[in-house]
Amino acid sequence: MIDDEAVNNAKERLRQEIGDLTAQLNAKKQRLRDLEATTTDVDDDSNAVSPKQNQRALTNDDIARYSRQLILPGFGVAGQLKLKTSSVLIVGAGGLGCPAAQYLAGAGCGHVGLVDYDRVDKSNLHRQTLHTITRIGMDKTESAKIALEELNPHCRISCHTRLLSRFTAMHIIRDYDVVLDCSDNVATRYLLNDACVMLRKPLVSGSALKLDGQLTVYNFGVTGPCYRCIYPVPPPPEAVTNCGDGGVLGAVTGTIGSLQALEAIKIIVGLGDVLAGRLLIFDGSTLQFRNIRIRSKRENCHICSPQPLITELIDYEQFCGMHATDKDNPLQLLEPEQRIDAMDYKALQQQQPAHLLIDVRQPAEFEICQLPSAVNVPLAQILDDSYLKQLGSQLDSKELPIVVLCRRGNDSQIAVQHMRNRFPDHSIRDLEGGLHAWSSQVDPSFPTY
Ligand SMILES: Nc1ncnc2c1ncn2[C@@H]1O[C@H](COP(=O)(O)OP(=O)(O)OP(=O)(O)O)[C@@H](O)[C@H]1O
Ligand SMILES: [Zn+2]
Repeated sequence: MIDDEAVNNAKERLRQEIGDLTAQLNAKKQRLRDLEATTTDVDDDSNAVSPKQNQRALTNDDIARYSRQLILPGFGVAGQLKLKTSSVLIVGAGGLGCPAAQYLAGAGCGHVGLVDYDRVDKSNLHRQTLHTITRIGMDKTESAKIALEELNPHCRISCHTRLLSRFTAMHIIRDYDVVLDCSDNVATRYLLNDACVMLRKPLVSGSALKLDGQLTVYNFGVTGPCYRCIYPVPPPPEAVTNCGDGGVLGAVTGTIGSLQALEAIKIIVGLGDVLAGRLLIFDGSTLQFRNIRIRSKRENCHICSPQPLITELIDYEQFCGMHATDKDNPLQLLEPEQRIDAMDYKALQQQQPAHLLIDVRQPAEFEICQLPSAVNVPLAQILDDSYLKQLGSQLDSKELPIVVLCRRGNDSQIAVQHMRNRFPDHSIRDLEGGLHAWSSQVDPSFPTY
């Protein structure tokens, strides 16, 4: 076990070193490209144009590379040149951000900025198509930059490897023409909306969960509503599910991310009808795309009306009652004596084999992996009391200590709190940190997801 831990630590250290070295290498490559652009009149495809002209003319390489879109009516050389001098900021280099960035860089957008604080994880690879197995542990921004530069070295990629917050947002967004919301949380959606309204940037907003997706464009044109016009108040935290908890198919995030790139290209080039004041709803299970009209600007919107109440960015995590990151936000509902840690639970298994272990995850998750003696009772069945009636009669007949577990130890605390109200004299505890803690502290061969 100690050996496994040492090997895992060494692997993690190496991944971090590789990530840091790659970031340094990319910075040097960028510096070299910048120098080459200012010191030579000849670009790397031997087309004799100066850097200034370079921005305003298509090179032979451009013509060959973009030929299939150049011949599109309404796009043409003028459209390609607009793309070449445009800049797009993509917030989130995950399931939506990867395909969006891929199509924007591929289409010849001159400058793509990537914002993400996170690192590549194995569970990202099924949908975050720019990342690879060899780049696990690397900053997502750097990993995406490597893939995008291989695809199109003429697209400048800027990495903003940090959390977009009220302190960093204005400074970063200011330099870009269009912003893509490819994030996965409500706090970031309000932050991006408010910053984009203040800076007058169109915001192409996408979301995907399970087999469903949504897309719309905020702050576009004179009548185009903003996110707050549609959602003046945030949803209650318990009504929000993320991909980590609800699951998502890569082909669904791929669909919505690609459409975000399409809307950004249309905005830049001035092509077609931009999806402002309308919401696209994608149902992957029936493959239906519905396009519904949403309200236009709200006259008394707190941010985009002529007399806004909000004139500077606020604390969005507090406003939404939710974090902007899904990392390390363990719930703290229970007192220490109402919890049992993984090592103590292992000891309890040996000392007191007669106990009840309740796993409150969804059946689909229980099927992936489970502790041998666990019974599966999903959280909903605990909270609606349907299971507790049956448990009550079981508890009347004998004194059974109960341990409740889930994946990371959040839902299990909610379940324990509810059960303790029903059975206050009984020993009911939560397995602290859930199966993740079991895997890291007791049994490294136990799978994590
Ligand atoms: N405020 C923010 N600043 C920077 N990056 C953000 C912010 N909010 C969200 N993100 C990033 O947006 C991306 C959203 O993508 P996605 O939900 O596909 O990935 P994930 O968080 O890795 O998924 P999972 O929930 O499966 O762990 C993530 O990479 C996340 O780090
Ligand atoms: Zn508004």
